[in-house]
Amino acid sequence: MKEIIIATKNKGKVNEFKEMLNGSGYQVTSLLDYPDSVDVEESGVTFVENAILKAEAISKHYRKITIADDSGLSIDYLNGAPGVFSARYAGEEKNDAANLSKVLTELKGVPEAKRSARFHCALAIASPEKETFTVEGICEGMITEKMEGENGFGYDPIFKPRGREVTMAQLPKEEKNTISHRADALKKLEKGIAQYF
Ligand SMILES: O=c1[nH]c(=O)c2ncn([C@@H]3O[C@H](COP(=O)(O)OP(=O)(O)OP(=O)(O)O)[C@@H](O)[C@H]3O)c2[nH]1
Ligand SMILES: [Mg+2]
Repeated sequence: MKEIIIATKNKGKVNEFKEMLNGSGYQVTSLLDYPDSVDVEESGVTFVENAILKAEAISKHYRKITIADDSGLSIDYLNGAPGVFSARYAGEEKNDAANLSKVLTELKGVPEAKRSARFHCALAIASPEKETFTVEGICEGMITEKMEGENGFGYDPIFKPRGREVTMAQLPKEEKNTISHRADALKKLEKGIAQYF
């Protein structure tokens, strides 16, 4: 089977890519299968720049077709923060619980009408032979006042997608994988994957 490396060690992302690409005919691996892989510095100022950095570094290193995901949450009341710093918002150790507590504290007392936010996902596909291609996906919603739900990862327990009455973490995974920023981006990328092989 044709292998695609997803250039991430984030288990939440890996699970979602495996589910969304299930039946696509590609063998989906990740950096969890390549534990001694290089750590790529996310020095870009946009999601797209960071996705390109990660995809190109890993595809060059393993000489394999690679997709990287750079994603995060942008909150209007916080002028777009945490944005590209979403994973490390509360510190270098990338602690999901600490990150979302920080957001809840910063939005304490802020009325519902001012709690709008969106998830972004940039995907870059890279190969040693071809030019890198990128797409972006978005999921609009708002920040809740407390954590609810056990599914998903990251900020999902405090993010209510537009048109839903529950948080992303309360939705079944199949539903998240239909409406998420990652699903939106992958739909735009999917048809283009074949030409990399
Ligand atoms: O609730 C969430 N649902 C999602 O669907 C989602 N997607 C991204 N995020 C958040 O944004 C950071 C990305 O940062 P990020 O793209 O640098 O990833 P990462 O550092 O975890 O792994 P890597 O892919 O870089 O190896 C992650 O840590 C999460 O906090 C999400 N939160
Ligand atoms: Mg990262």
